[in-house]
Amino acid sequence: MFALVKRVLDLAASFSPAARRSLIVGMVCNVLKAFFMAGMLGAVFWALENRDHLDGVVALQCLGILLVSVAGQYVFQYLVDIKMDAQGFDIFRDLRLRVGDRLKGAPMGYFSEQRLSAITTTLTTTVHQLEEFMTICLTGLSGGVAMAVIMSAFFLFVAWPVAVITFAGIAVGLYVLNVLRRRATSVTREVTAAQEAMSDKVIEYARGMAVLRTFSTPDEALAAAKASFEQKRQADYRQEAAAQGVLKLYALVFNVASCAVLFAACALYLNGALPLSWALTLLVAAFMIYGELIHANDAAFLTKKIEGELDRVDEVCAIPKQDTTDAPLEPHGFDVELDGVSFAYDADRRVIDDVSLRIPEGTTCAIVGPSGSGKTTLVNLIARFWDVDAGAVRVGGADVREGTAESLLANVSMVFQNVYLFNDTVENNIKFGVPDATHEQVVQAAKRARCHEFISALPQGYDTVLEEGGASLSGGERQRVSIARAIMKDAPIVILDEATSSVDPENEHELIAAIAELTRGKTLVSIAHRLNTVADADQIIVVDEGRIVQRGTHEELMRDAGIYRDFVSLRREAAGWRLAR
Ligand SMILES: Nc1ncnc2c1ncn2[C@@H]1O[C@H](COP(=O)(O)OP(=O)(O)OP(=O)(O)O)[C@@H](O)[C@H]1O
Repeated sequence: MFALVKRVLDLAASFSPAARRSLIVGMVCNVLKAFFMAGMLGAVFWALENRDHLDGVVALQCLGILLVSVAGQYVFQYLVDIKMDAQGFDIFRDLRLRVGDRLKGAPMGYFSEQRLSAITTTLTTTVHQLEEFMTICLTGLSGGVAMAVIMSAFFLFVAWPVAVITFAGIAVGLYVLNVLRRRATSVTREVTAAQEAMSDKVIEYARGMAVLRTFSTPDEALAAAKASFEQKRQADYRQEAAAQGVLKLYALVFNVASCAVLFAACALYLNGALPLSWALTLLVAAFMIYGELIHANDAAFLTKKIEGELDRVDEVCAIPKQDTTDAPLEPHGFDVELDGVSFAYDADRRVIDDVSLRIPEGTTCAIVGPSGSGKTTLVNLIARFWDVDAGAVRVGGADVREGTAESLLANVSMVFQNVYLFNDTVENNIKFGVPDATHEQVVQAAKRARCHEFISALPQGYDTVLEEGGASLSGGERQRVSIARAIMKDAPIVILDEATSSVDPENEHELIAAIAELTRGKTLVSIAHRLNTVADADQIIVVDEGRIVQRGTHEELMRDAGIYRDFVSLRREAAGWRLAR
C-alpha cells in the first residue's frame, strides 16, 4: 500500500507540487476523519461509565460527543472530497494531455495500428478506471488502517492484551492483502491486454465494414471480434476467480480478530482486570475496529489492479521523442536537399538507398516510379515523419534534425492522397493550421482552392459539420478542402501526393486549378501520376527500389529508353491522355 501511495504521489508531483500537497492533505484529512469516527466510542463509554445515574446531563454530554464526532467526520470527508477526488480528476486530465503532447513529438513510425489501440485503451478505459478507483482505494485503505491503528493504540492504555490482538489482526489482514495483490498482478495484465485486443478488433471491424461485407459473410466478419469478446470475458472471470477466495479470507481474518477481542474483553472483566464500562465499550469496539478495513476489501484488490494500470500508463507514456533539441529550425531559404540518404523501416530491408537530390527554392520536382519503389517514403523523410538512417535531409541548408519537427513542419504543407477531414465545421477544417484566420480569409482560400461553390451549396455553408474523415464529401471535394487548408497555411514548401484514382473531367479541371493556386512560387515536391504535372516539372526523378535511377527534365528523359519513357507511354495508353504542351 505504501508503495502505491508513493507512486500516486510521485505521479501527482510530476504535474505540480501543489497536486502532491493536495493529495497528502486529503489523506491526512482521511486519517482525522477516522479519528472522529473512533470518537463515537467515547459516547458509549461515557454512558456506560455513568450507567448508575443516567440523567439529562449525561445524555446531553453523550449527545455532545456524538455531535462533535459526526461534525468532524462530515468536515473531514468534505475536505477529502475536494482535496483528493477533485485533484484526482485534475491529475488524470493532465495525464491525458501529457500523452497527447508526447504523441505530437513521436516519430510517425511509432503509430502502428496496435500501438493506437494500446494508446486508445489506456487513455480511455485504463485512465478512467484509475480516475474512478484510485481515490476510493487510497481513502478506503488509509481510512481503514488509520481507524484500526488509532483504536488499537488507545486499547494499549486500557487493556494491552486486547491491543495485542487487534494489532495482530491488522498484521495478518495486511499480509493476506499482500497475497491478494500478488494474485491480482498477473490477471490485471491479462485483462488489460484482452481489453486492448478487443478495442483493436472492434475498430478493425467498424473500419473494414465495406470490405468485410463484400468479401465475407456477416458471421465470418464478426468471428474475430467475437473471439476477442470471449477472451475478455475469460480474463474478467479469471480476475474475479483470483480475487474471491482470498477476499473471503481477508474478511475472515478480521472477523476472527473481532471475536478474539470479544473473548478477551469478557475474560479480562471476569478476572477483574477490566471494569464493566470498559469491557462493554470494547465489546462495541470489537465490531467497529475492522469495519472500515473490511469494507475496503474491494479497494484492497484494486490496489494491485491500479498498480498494474499505472504500469500500463507508464509504458504507453514512454513514447520516444523524436526531437533532440528544443530549438526551432533556422533555414536560410527553402531549397530542399537530400544528401546520401538511406532509410529502412525494418533493419533487414533498405527502402531508400543512398539518395541525393537538390530542389532549389521555388522550383518543382516530380517523383515517379513503380508502386512500392519508395516515393512516399522519400517525401515523408523530407517532412521528417521519420529520421534518416544515413545521410541528411536539409532545408535552406539546415539539417532538419537541428530543429524541432514542429518548426520544420511550419514551413511545409502536405496534401495527401487519403485526405483526412475532422468531424468539425468546413470552416474549422480549412483554418485548421491557422486558428486565428478570419471568415473572409477562409472564403478566400476556399475560392482559390475551387471549393467555395460547393461549400456554399451545403446546408449550413461553411458552418456545415463534416462527418469524421470527410465521409459526407466526394473524393474530389475532400481533396480540394485539403488544398484550401494548405493554401491557408501558405507554407513555402509544398509536398503533394497526387490522387492516383482518376476523377471526372469537371473535378479534375477544378483540382488542377486548385493545385496551381497552392503551388505557385513554392518549392514543390510532388509524387506525380498525371502526365501534365510530371512534364511541367523543373526536374523529374525516377525512383526504383529506393534508388534514383533517372533524373532530368521531361525532354531529357524522353530521349533515352527507360522507366520514364515506359511510364509516359503507359499513362498515355491507359488513360488516353495527351500531353497538353
Ligand atoms: N510504415 C511502413 N512500415 C514498413 N514498411 C513500409 C511502411 N511504409 C512503406 N513500407 C514499405 O516500403 C516500401 C516503399 O513504400 P512506399 O509507400 O514509399 O512506396 P511508393 O513508391 O510510395 O508506393 P505507391 O506508389 O504504391 O504508393 C514498400 O515496400 C512498402 O511495403
